[in-house]
Amino acid sequence: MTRPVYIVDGARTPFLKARGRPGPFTPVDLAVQAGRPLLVRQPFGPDAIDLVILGCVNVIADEMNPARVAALRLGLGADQVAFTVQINCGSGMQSIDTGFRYIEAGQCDVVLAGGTEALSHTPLVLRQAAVEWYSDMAQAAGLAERARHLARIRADFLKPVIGLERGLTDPISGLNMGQTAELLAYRFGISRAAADAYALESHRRLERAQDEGWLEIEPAIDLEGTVYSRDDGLRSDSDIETLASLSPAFEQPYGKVTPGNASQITDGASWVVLASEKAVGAHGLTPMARIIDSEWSALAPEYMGLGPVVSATRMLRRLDIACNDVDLWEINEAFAAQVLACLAAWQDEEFCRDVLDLDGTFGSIDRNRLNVDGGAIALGHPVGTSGNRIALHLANAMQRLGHRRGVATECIGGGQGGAMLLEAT
Ligand SMILES: CC(=O)CC(=O)SCCNC(=O)CCNC(=O)[C@H](O)C(C)(C)COP(=O)(O)OP(=O)(O)OC[C@H]1O[C@@H](n2cnc3c(N)ncnc32)[C@H](O)[C@@H]1OP(=O)(O)O
Repeated sequence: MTRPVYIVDGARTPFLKARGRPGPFTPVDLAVQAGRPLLVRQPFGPDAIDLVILGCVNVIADEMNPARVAALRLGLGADQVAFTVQINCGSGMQSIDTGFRYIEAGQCDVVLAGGTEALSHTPLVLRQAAVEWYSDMAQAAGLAERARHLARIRADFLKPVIGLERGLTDPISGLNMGQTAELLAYRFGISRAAADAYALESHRRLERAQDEGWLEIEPAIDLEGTVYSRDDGLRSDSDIETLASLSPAFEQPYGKVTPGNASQITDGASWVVLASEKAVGAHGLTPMARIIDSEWSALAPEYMGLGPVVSATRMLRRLDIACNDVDLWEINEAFAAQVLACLAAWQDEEFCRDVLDLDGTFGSIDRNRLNVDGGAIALGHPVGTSGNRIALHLANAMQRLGHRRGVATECIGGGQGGAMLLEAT
């Protein structure tokens, strides 16, 4: 028999916009900044934590297996087992899902599951010709051979192949993530005006959530003593006219995706504490929500933005739950056009029949129940973190609003989707 699994607590750093140079924190720094206050307030000590799982897409060389490095820096002890998971933008949710399955199966009672990403620290990659040149130089026997290789040096050896651009490009279709959103906008007729209006609302909702203190943020402090306490991508000054004036970022001149209606490139980390019923009783924990189920799905890489539709529908059908039976939705805002395309796909008879294998449409999701406190367009999208953040925020918002059932779901580069169902306790 499977055992109930609860999200009992969670915390994240503020999300900090990548501003063209490495930010103040590496991926592990971020995980430590969010993890420390979270652990300090737990009624249990390090010995109670059975497993640490951390999602991270862009790992840096000094922090291989960031989960283990973070666990050690958090003082969890040399005997703390910790591993890192990577499924692009699903990584932060994959960590929760893996912890959920370990607890459900009876192998663990307390799991620390997180996601971290410092997109501003994405490793730069040298072009292949430069790598070969450096290797030849290193192996050169004697001065003459070295001089011969030196004569082969080219100026573009100093120009890296930008890591982030490569990381946000699908290697199979050759499309970058923004171009996949353009494809969806075309397929489902999403207008530029609709995408901009969606983006503006994301900022408005985040601003209200910040003002009301509804977010799970723990301040981060850098080595100079600067304190970061808010998601700094929020643009309170934004308006629909300015958004409409921005040029398309990925497809000139008629593209729908602009810097204003795309998720921002940011750094940030998030953790949740998962506990079994036994751990809840033993440590006197208060569950925020129970994890009921999860689903991973795959589709054509160029349609990766529809991952939420495929994964959430499959999960809900398995459980015989209808669209209207879900009180709250978190769909990661990779792009406004992509979220709007998901909503359109769920109402598109042809798509629902051919792809989702439904008799009618899945249904319409009320915007008042979707991303109620804003999303990645306003606060940013540290890719390995976002799946964790949306699950944590869903649990938090369900509690605040007194809702029973919520789905957190995200699209995943490479053509996949992840979804998780939470219920109030
Ligand atoms: C990977 C997976 O597995 C699945 C996924 O989730 S796919 C999604 C992954 N993430 C991405 O692909 C990232 C998408 N975003 C981007 O690539 C970049 O944000 C982008 C190329 C679209 C824009 O990059 P940028 O030019 O550096 O943006 P940014 O500096 O924020 O904005 C440029 C200008 O637009 C304007 N602007 C942006 N947002 C605005 C707003 N809300 N209101 C008004 N003006 C705005 C401003 O003038 C801004 O310049 P200033 O801030 O200096 O005034």
